[in-house]
Amino acid sequence: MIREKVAVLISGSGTNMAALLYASRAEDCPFEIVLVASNDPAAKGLVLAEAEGVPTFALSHKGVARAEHDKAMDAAIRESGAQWVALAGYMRILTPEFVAGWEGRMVNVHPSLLPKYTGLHTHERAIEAGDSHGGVTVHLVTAELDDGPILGQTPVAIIPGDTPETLAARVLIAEHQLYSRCLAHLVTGDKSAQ
Ligand SMILES: Nc1nc2c(c(=O)[nH]1)N[C@@H](CN(C=O)c1ccc(C(=O)N[C@@H](CCC(=O)O)C(=O)O)cc1)CN2
Ligand SMILES: NCC(=O)N[C@@H]1O[C@H](COP(=O)([O-])[O-])[C@@H](O)[C@H]1O
Repeated sequence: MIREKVAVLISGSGTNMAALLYASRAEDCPFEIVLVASNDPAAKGLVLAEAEGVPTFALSHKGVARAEHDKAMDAAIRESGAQWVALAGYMRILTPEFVAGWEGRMVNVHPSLLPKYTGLHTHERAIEAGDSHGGVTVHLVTAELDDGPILGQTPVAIIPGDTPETLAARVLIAEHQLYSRCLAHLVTGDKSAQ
């Protein structure tokens, strides 16, 4: 099987990256991870990627203009041969120019049921609002933050006594399951249900 090449962008622990990587090890998986890149050279996910034999790239965004940092990240991604980009806890808002170069080929996993709670601190806001559920959304990335076409969602019940941390831990389980399914459907052009 010819597999689609995916670059995964992270900023931290990279558990979503790990979930995509291990999903890609299945023989029927239509994608492979060809690069793990980060805006934080200290991101723990880079250590795992290297241990798993996946090429990595890291460039701190600190003291670098956003557009220049994006250009460097884009160059590394294209150098890797990646055909798709998966943001996996990548904590930088991308410039319109970067996004335009990957229109329809870049996805993100967001820890809320979009369009509710774009941006950060999603679990905190869902709990404070008294919502019955939080959840996860996988969507195409557009210039507008967390606003792209939705590829899949999983609701996660909020239980009495939940803190942002306890809810985040359950949502992360749903993220790990949903992301690889949505990415596989995307790269194969499969429009069926998630
Ligand atoms: N142009 C786009 N860029 C990004 C998108 C997107 O949809 N369009 N998704 C985000 C992912 N994300 C939420 O899912 C997100 C990441 C980061 C931020 C943010 O406010 N970042 C700040 C820095 C915050 C920090 O360092 O803690 C910033 O970039 O200045 C909001 C939402 C990825 N990019
Ligand atoms: N707005 C982006 C955002 O908040 N992303 C969230 O960061 C976490 C990264 O975890 P990971 O590094 O273990 O995959 C995940 O929960 C992901 O949804």
